[in-house]
Amino acid sequence: MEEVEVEAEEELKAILREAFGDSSSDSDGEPSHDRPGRVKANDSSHEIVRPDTIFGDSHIWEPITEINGLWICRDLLSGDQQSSLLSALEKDGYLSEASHNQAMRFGDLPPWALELSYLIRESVVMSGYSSESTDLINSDECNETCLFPSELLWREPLFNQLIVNIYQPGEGICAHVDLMRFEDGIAIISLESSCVMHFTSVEAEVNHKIPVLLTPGSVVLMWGEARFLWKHEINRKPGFQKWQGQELDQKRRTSVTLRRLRQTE
Ligand SMILES: O=C(O)CCC(=O)C(=O)O
Ligand SMILES: [Fe+2]
Repeated sequence: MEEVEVEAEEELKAILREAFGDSSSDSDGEPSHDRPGRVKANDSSHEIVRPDTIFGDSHIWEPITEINGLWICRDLLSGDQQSSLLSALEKDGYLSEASHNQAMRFGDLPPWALELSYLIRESVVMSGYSSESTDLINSDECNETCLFPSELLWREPLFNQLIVNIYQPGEGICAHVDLMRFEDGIAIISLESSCVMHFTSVEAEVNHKIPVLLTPGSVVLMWGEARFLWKHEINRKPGFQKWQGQELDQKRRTSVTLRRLRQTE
């Protein structure tokens, strides 16, 4: 990692430690090897381990183990934060009847989108899963340990394009890989109705789909293989939105996708 990036990361960690408490040590002051927000297995049950923070807002990040570079945090936004985000979208006209069901914005992001970007960066840093080595992006083994490579996490701006998609019940999005005009490292924030997003390898001969449940308030991070070598789709036609054998109840779903446009030479 570049020296400036290390400094920026250390500075952000120090600020967060001051505000939220030290998440890397337990009550007797000994360093703990448990990362904040991870699910810890003990003899009898699974226990959610969260750091002792005054606001209690560290998040649980899970790798989708079948797909390198695909992670989800299902508790990024609280109920109140989801409502505030929807109000901001409403205020900016994204949700109005007259507007199309997809709206894009390039360049300077509105304040709420900047806040979302900072929240994602902060959450990745606090997860303890951020990579400290630029080599990891090329490594086969990095998905288990690397939530988002530091060269993506610390680029400025983290994102400079947003798209808001509004899906009525039954509506979805066809299988696709995001356009190459966008750089690596994409975030998708889900609001309102839950849905199942399916991932299919672009290389596989058999059409094996990996389902991922996107709940309201969740964020998905896609980078590397997940971004370039897997297609993602949401099929909300009857019969396709099954999770654990149950068809999901569909309401309107809104998503915010944050990406970074490649620079043209
Ligand atoms: O709505 C979503 O969750 C996904 C949107 C998406 O894949 C896209 O806009 O490229
Ligand atoms: Fe996409």
